[in-house]
Amino acid sequence: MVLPLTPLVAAALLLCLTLYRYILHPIFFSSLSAVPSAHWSAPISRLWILYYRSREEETPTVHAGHQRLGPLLRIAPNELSVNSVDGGIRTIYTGGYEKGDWYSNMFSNYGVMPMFAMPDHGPHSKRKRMLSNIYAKTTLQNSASLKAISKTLLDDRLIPRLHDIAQSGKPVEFYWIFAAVAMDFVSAWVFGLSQSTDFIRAPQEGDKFFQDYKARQRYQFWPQDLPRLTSFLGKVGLQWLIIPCWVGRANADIESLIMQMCDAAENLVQKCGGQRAGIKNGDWPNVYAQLRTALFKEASTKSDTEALQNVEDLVQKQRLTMASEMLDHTLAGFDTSSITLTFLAWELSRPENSSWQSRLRSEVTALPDKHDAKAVDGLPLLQAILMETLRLHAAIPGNQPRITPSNATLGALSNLPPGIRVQSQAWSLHRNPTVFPNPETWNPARWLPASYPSSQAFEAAQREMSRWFWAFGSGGRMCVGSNLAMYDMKAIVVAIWGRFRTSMEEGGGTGMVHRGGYVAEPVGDGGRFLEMVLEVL
Ligand code: HEM
Repeated sequence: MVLPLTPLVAAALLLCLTLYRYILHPIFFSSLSAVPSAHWSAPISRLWILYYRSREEETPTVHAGHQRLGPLLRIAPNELSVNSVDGGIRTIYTGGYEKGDWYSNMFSNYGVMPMFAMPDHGPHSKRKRMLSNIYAKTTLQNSASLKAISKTLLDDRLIPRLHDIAQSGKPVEFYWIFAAVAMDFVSAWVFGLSQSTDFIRAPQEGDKFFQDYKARQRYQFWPQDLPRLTSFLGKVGLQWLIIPCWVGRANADIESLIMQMCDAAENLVQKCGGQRAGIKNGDWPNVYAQLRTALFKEASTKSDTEALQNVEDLVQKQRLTMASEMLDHTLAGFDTSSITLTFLAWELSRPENSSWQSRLRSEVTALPDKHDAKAVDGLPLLQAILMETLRLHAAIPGNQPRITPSNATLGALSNLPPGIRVQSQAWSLHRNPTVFPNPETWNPARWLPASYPSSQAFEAAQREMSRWFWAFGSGGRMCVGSNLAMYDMKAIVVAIWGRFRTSMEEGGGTGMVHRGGYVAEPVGDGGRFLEMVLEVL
């Protein structure tokens, strides 16, 4: 039998082209070919990295790859992980490399993108300029409103609850307590104390919210990393195969809670005609009002036809925009701080770190005024303990992906094509042994001058450590709330360790590790997070 020649040649040609396109080119000829592969399949398939991403194990897996193969790693055909400052985070995060849809696929609330999710530089920086000032260190430290919030939350709500716990003499789960106080803090700054959550005094409401939040976090892999599959399954009514239906309900409940706080803040602002005079200290919705004013200013300078006449029109039109931004700040702010505080409490309460706890106690109890924000901020040991915790236990230790522009150069790699996903992770940057000797050891001394032979040696070490310190990211997309986070975490540490001694039960918390995804939730023995015992001083 004679086979027809043309279809055979066409099939062979197609096979060769496919082989070249999907196997030979990515392995041998692509501009990423020179980069060591974290796994043999990485140049030809995303399956390897998707497997670890889906299990929230990407961070330690990629870190192990960097330890074996160096600072530049290929983790998928078009994905690189970079673990260096020069030719690494300095290039990627200071401009030109945009965020891509990994963020917007997941972090669009009410169907509207907050600045965190905005892929493009222009709209993002416009929004960031509207908000940066309300989170500036000087704004926070000089704010009578934040001082009032801090006093109410800590002295009137948290400390009485902790006294009850201390009296019981029983170990108590602290991740939820830190989550409650961090949430109350952030939401009070964003919406005002009377409009915010009160989870310290209403733990059941807090628990419901935290469970909802965890549900959202646990399933974010699907919309973020496999958006087309997720959306297809949604269209044919089969999304429940990968994301249980209650996750959608949990998301809706979170959105509804934040919307209620937005509405309450709006009512207050309208009632007082937009003027904060006469409003009780602590009740002013600082962030909400700032964004409202800035959006109105922007809208009222548009051309006549589009210009808004009054701010109420704006609120009608931009209600979801404002709520989406506020939701993002509240969620971004509470879990990160509570994760950091949980690890800080764990480290301080371990028997081998008891001398650090006593030294901190001496520093804190000597403070004349525990609510003097500048004095608290200036405590050297507290600063060292917090920096070391943020280094070893960064709350966002995982990948922060960005997309290459055309003709990008990254260290020794030049002429990179556009659309390559490049990412760095704080976990690995913070474990560079030449910058942080014995990187796996929690050692606040590395941030203190007494540990160095001279002031020059101390300053040189601090400079190098700051270049590699990445707990809050860097560049234009760096955390907008880092000063608020430092403020609230320091205030909480002073409130607790100025009044209580903390310890763990025999063997308690020995298994505290990080979940290895984008956000690093603490995972304790038997899923119990951190159980701690309090003793009044
Ligand atoms: C220990 C506490 C905190 C840590 C470790 C932390 C860490 C980070 C990191 C690493 C990023 C960059 C993420 C990325 O690009 O993928 C980020 C961004 C952001 N954070 Fe934080 N954060 C903390 C607290 C807060 C607080 C208290 C707020 C607000 C109240 C906040 C609001 C935000 C926002 C809005 C962004 C996006 C900024 C932008 O797109 O320009 N964070 N944070």
